[in-house]
Amino acid sequence: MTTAYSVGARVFLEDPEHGWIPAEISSCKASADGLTLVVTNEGGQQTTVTGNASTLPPLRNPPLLEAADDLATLSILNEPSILHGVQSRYTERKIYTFSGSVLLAVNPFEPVPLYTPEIVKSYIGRRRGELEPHLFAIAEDAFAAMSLDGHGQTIIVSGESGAGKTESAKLVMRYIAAPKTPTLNLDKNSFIEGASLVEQQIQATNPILEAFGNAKTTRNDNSSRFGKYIQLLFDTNRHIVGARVRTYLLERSRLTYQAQTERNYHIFYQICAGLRSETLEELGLEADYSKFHYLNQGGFSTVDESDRDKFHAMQTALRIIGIDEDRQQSIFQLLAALLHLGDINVTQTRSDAAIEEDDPSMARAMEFLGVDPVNFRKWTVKKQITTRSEKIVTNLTAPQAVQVRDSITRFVYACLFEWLVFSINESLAGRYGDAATRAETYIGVLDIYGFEHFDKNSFEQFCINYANEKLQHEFNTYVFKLSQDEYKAEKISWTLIEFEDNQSAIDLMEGKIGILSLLDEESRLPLGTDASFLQKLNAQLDKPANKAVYKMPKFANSAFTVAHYALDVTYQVDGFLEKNRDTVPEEHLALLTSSSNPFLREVLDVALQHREGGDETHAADSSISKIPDPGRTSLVATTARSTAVKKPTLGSIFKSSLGTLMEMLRMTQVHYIRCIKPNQHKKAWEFSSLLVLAQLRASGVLETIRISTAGYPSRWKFEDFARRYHMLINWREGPSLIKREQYKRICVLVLLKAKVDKSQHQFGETKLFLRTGVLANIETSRSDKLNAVQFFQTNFRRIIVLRRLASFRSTVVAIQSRWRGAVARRQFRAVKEKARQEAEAAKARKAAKEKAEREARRKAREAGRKTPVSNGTSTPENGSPGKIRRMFSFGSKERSSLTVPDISTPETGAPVGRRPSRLEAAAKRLSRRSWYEDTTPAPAVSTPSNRALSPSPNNFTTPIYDQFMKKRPPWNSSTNISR
Ligand SMILES: Nc1ncnc2c1ncn2[C@@H]1O[C@H](COP(=O)(O)OP(=O)(O)OP(=O)(O)O)[C@@H](O)[C@H]1O
Repeated sequence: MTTAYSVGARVFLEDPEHGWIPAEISSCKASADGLTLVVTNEGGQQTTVTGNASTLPPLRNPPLLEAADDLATLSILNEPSILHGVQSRYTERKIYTFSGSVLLAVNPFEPVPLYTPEIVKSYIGRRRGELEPHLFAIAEDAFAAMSLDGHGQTIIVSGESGAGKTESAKLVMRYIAAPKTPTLNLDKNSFIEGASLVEQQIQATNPILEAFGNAKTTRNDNSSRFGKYIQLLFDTNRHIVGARVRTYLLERSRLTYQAQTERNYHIFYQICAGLRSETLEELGLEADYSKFHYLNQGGFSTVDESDRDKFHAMQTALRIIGIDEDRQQSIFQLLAALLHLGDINVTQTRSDAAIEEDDPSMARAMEFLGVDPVNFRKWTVKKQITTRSEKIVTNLTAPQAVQVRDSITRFVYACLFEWLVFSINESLAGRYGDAATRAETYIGVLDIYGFEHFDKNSFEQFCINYANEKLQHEFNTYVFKLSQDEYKAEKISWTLIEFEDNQSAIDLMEGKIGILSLLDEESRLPLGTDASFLQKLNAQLDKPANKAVYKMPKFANSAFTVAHYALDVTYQVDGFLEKNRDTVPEEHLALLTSSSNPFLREVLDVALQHREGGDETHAADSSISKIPDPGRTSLVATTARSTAVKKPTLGSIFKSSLGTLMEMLRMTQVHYIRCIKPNQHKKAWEFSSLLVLAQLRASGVLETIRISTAGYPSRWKFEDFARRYHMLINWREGPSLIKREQYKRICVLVLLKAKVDKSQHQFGETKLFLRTGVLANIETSRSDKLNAVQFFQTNFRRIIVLRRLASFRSTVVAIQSRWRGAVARRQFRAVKEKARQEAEAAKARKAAKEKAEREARRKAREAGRKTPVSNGTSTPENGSPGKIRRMFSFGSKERSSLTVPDISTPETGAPVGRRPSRLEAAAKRLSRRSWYEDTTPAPAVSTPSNRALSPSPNNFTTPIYDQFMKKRPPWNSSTNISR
């Protein structure tokens, strides 16, 4: 690949602030160490680098390919190219990009007009690649694949918190569940108009699960604190018959503790904002929730108006799934009880914890929970240890008593959440999941938390990252398999591509002697502590075999590090054991399960039944259902039903539900949506390269590229390749081969012309496979040729146009001069004719006068010579015939001094009521006329009254001819035309 490094080649330089910045090679010299390049970045800064293909700056794709809507079509597949491709598209407001089979979705952080009914319709029945990358394209793909052979489909939506998973998952579900009718309404908070009850119920799950399972965090104002898999069930006609929801690992610590600027679950704030004041009073609540310890730790005190609206939307959703007003009231009562629990005042008396007998919060909480306050108080400040021979009761310290109090809150809420999910499922799929027995096939949407890495990482992060390791493993296998399957189908010879998978990290976490099993072991020991757990980890796992994945941090003695596929994460062990046990003391559990509140009993019953495999009681149903269940295990870890059986811990429950999920994923065809958060400030259209790069790494997108580049990343259908690159071969041969559809022949000729080595390509049955970088060279040749052709075409066209212009201009000039000549001649003829007529008239008048004189003389003679005889010469006023002759004689020097006779009255100079002469009319016409290039207003019309035609000897030329000369175009000039 070093050959690709030449002057003018585009590369990327690593940059601490932006990740990668574009640059160009300005000089390139071969040296003993490889190549020495001088690289100039866009700011004009120069850097010198020496090395070989693996150490030189990564190459950049030709401009044409850079913002490709499928990154897999990039010829040069490297980290900066992928990043640059995503960034270029995002800058153009294109938030979706394909990366092979995966859709990358970059969060716009503001509403975008991409989900209108028209756009929904445009994706229906269309294959991927026909339209712009979109969530709907993935949803349509899944629907089409399911419709084709009934195979189950799963769409996995992943990404870090705030990347847009939940929004994307909702849109995908709306697309799949939406009736494909013109009345479709995808408005964010409304249910689909014209949708069936099942479809409405599916949509109703969102506000409920969001209220109970989402919270405001620093990273996202509406962060889902659990994973969920929603399975849409279809009958043979591909109509939705029901759905079911499975949830994973609800974050419980949030119920009793929130970090600064974070909140508890939305539902608590919603009830304070939305319940009527009488109900609030009944429940001992207030709209100002800041007095509750469980709600005020994040520093929020003002009521968020949107909570009220969301509360009403959530109530409507509860009604849609069949939870009536009474039930709702019971739910709110339970929630109020939990808030009061948090306000129970636990004090310290020397070394023991104490609670006042008449603590008002305890009284309220116990009233709503239906639990005896005396026993509750006793078992909150005391602990009972059962040995083989006796039961020992000891006092707890205040912090320990607070722990007990908080564990009850977490436990009851987790059970309530479980009960809600159960109720949703009953509504979506029937009493015992009947819909699953009627369904033929399904599409599942998995909205699961992305990889997490904070300054302080705890048990929750460990579980989340464990889930991501498992999903990444599936993803690698999927991408790898996809590549290999294509090679097989195309019958090309290939060697197994080696790639390092993350199995060793998974083994470290879930293996027999892995972190989770060691944690369980320690959690079950009555005297087990976080410190002893860490000791065990180090003793068992800090071995050469685990060197690559397990590390003991140098400067922390209460932490361990796991090298995840995305990056190394250090976990603080504090609280691991307690969170994993997630227990309530058995005495408390007994109190709760024997509560006088029937609703609480029902909630616990449902949650604990699930934990014990309650669903399996409907084994008959599951055996006749064709639909695999993505997870049946409860979220709730604690039970008092059987102390003989090992208590399941949260870690073990999570591990088993993930196992079920993975099994199900392997049975389905998967589709991936990777959501990307472009910046930390939730700002619209801001792109932080380093943040995105980290996510591309963590989501495995870059890893898939590594797998792809190990083989033949560019795959082109013969026809597509031939049509694009035939211009590189002989200009006559190319089009004729295209006409004869000899596409493969063109591919061969193009590769020969581009001197592509045999090891760099392979011909499959229908596709041409190219190794990384080959296509970039071919594409560069294509754009060079296109540039040359364009240069030639531009100049050739210019010459043709200039020639046409010259010929057009001379034609116009000729026409103009002829026309002007004709006009002038016509005017002159008119003037000449007029002068002749005037002369003749004068002659006639003179003759008549002479005749009259002669007659007079004759009469005088006859009358005896009474009248004096004339001398026979004419007066100067009358004008002699000689002068008239001279005036009209055009050969003489007075040729142009033709006088137009004065036709005005002698006194006023005004015309005597007569029609204007032809000469005047011609002058008038002339003066009105404007030549095509003359835009000045026409001069005032010359009339006898203003004496435009003055009686001067030269007035034939003065008014008319001057006007004419002024108005004529510059005959020899071509300024107008050449413009
Ligand atoms: N397609 C989109 N159009 C407009 N805004 C969006 C879109 N997707 C996400 N957002 C915005 O980003 C916010 C966060 O999205 P979302 O809640 O889906 O993130 P998430 O990945 O599910 O986060 P978490 O893991 O914390 O639940 C949304 O509240 C919304 O404001």
